[in-house]
Amino acid sequence: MYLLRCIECGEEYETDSLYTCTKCGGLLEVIVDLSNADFRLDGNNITLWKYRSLIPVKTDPVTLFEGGTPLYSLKTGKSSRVYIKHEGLNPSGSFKDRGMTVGITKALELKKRSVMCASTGNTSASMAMYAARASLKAYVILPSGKVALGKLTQAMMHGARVIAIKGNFDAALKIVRKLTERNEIYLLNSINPFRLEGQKTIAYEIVDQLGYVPDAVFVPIGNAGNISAIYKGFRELKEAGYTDNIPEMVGVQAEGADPVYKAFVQNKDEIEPVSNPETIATAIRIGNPVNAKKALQAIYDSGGRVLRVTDSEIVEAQKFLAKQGVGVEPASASSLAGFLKEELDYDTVVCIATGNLLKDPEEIIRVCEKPMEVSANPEIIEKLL
Ligand SMILES: Cc1ncc(COP(=O)(O)O)c(C=O)c1O
Ligand SMILES: N[C@@H](CCOP(=O)(O)O)C(=O)O
Repeated sequence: MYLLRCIECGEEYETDSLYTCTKCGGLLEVIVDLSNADFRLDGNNITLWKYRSLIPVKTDPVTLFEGGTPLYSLKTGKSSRVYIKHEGLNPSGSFKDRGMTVGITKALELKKRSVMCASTGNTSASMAMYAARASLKAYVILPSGKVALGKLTQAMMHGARVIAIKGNFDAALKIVRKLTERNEIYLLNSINPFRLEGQKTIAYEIVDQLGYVPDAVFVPIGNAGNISAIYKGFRELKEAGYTDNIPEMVGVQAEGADPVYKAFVQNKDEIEPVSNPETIATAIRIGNPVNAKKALQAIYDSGGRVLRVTDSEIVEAQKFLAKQGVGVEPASASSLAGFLKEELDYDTVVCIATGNLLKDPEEIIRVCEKPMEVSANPEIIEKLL
């Protein structure tokens, strides 16, 4: 059993059909019955649905075998043990699949025939893929010219109707919220509390894989759902008696899209939206993150912090990871960029790499040395080796 609770006024609802509190407009959180937990954190058979007893679905899930992503150790030259959780190895290439397996299952439970999202790319790629699997119609609204090609092509190929607007992600989300108000089309951005229930399993998996709770978890912040979800996962493990502590949740934002960072340094629990967000990491090019309040709560409650990194620090971290065999898109590298930038004293750190290298080929062409073009002559080529 589970219910929805408003994070602002505490109002509770026994329905699956709400995105926000009807009393005060606040964000909703799913409260699951932790006494139902029936998995062991023994490092075996790790997939998202291993943790089904704490995931609020009533029917068999629509799954493409998401989760169970690798936790790679990383050499950084610092004294901390550093791990990268490579969410780019999910079916559509990002952590969004964890949210979509639950969100699309919920759409079917609610007898919806169509789903919709605003997107900087990954949400749309994932939603389109899972909607196709479930034979649901998918509608995507995105900022024209600002979505990486790998992601756009996924949404197109999986059959979504893609509508590009002259406006940024924040404007697209406003439109989606309006168009889904009447409840015919199911909204699948992270304001949907069920989406975050899938994403919280990142925390479960980290403890399952490591065998203990790390000191800190670094997470890129865009719309601010993932850091909120991961914190909730750690909180539930503690409340259910699996663990004794919660890691510091460290959010990382890009310099040109930093409303959560600014709120944190001013010790506020609300953001001031950034009107023209800009960064090379298009996935986190968001000025008015819808889950900012949840994220700030997670950061303050866990004793964490928010860091800010420049585009060149993001690209450096992306190359640093690539040199150790871990291919990620720019936004994903911001978590490590934050860790590398600061002198922070942790024994064990996990950085979340949120999306795959293949998502944004144009950025790679811009930041890497171009292939050399020569005639097909082995002698000439040998001289270049
Ligand atoms: C690759 C990638 N990293 C990070 C984020 C930010 O996650 P969130 O919006 O949950 O803060 C997103 C999208 O939101 C993303 O696509
Ligand atoms: N980066 C995201 C932005 C939307 O985030 P969501 O988690 O609220 O769906 C994307 O990939 O579109």
